[in-house]
Amino acid sequence: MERVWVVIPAGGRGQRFGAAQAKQYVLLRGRPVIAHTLAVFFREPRVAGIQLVLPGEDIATGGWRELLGPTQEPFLSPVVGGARRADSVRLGLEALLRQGAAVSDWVLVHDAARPCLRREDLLLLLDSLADSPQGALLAVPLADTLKRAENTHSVGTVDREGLWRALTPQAFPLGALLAALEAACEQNLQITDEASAMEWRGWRPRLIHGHGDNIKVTLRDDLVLAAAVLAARDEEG
Ligand SMILES: Nc1ccn([C@@H]2O[C@H](COP(=O)(O)OP(=O)(O)OP(=O)(O)O)[C@@H](O)[C@H]2O)c(=O)n1
Ligand SMILES: C[C@](O)(CO)[C@H](O)COP(=O)(O)O
Repeated sequence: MERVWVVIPAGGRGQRFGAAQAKQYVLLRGRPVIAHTLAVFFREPRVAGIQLVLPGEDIATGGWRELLGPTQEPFLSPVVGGARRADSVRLGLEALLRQGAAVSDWVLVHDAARPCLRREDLLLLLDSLADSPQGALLAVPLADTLKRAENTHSVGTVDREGLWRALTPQAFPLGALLAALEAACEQNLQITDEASAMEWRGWRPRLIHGHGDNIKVTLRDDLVLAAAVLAARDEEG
């Protein structure tokens, strides 16, 4: 029986966010962004282990220990990330293999910078795996009218039919994902998510319709949005 592992790439610096500290450590409703991100996985019994991928200096200081849940159980020793997100994920997958995961196991890759993943969406993705031999990812269909720009002038409207916004987690068999990322990194391809590496290898991952409030904290305004999303959820109970 395949197990399910989680890799949390948190090795970025958050250039676009532009804070003194990496955005995954910025406080969101009193706790670091990444603490919110991890919480949903702590509560999921189908998760065999969580592999954090961190900036090197963070591992040295040991500050990541404060992110642990009540038991340290699902945590594996964190590893240092790489220059690009794809490198960090690759390093996380290699660490999982060293720590007992099998190539046939499933791995869910979820951005540290996405603190608003709903438990129901995580369960939807996990439930879909049995019928997703080519992998699966949370995504939402595009809802806005899209413009093509030339020098900040609109020169056309792009047909949005069939266009989706890729979210995370993205789920693939560990061995196949690692091979795809290794090959893609080797060729210096622009790989922004796991699905793009797998598509390049001819896979057709399933799009699982998630909620658009699973936002990534990329710019400063996103932190305000994330706080509002979490506050509304608290109010709903
Ligand atoms: N070399 C990298 C780059 C990114 N990430 C992680 O991948 C996720 C999504 O990436 P992104 O939003 O692009 O984060 P940053 O690279 O930190 O942001 P920026 O591109 O603005 O610098 C984040 O959790 C980030 O920490 C990573 O682990 N290793
Ligand atoms: C995986 C991802 O979150 C897909 O939306 C990815 O991190 C996006 O990276 P981007 O460069 O911020 O689009």
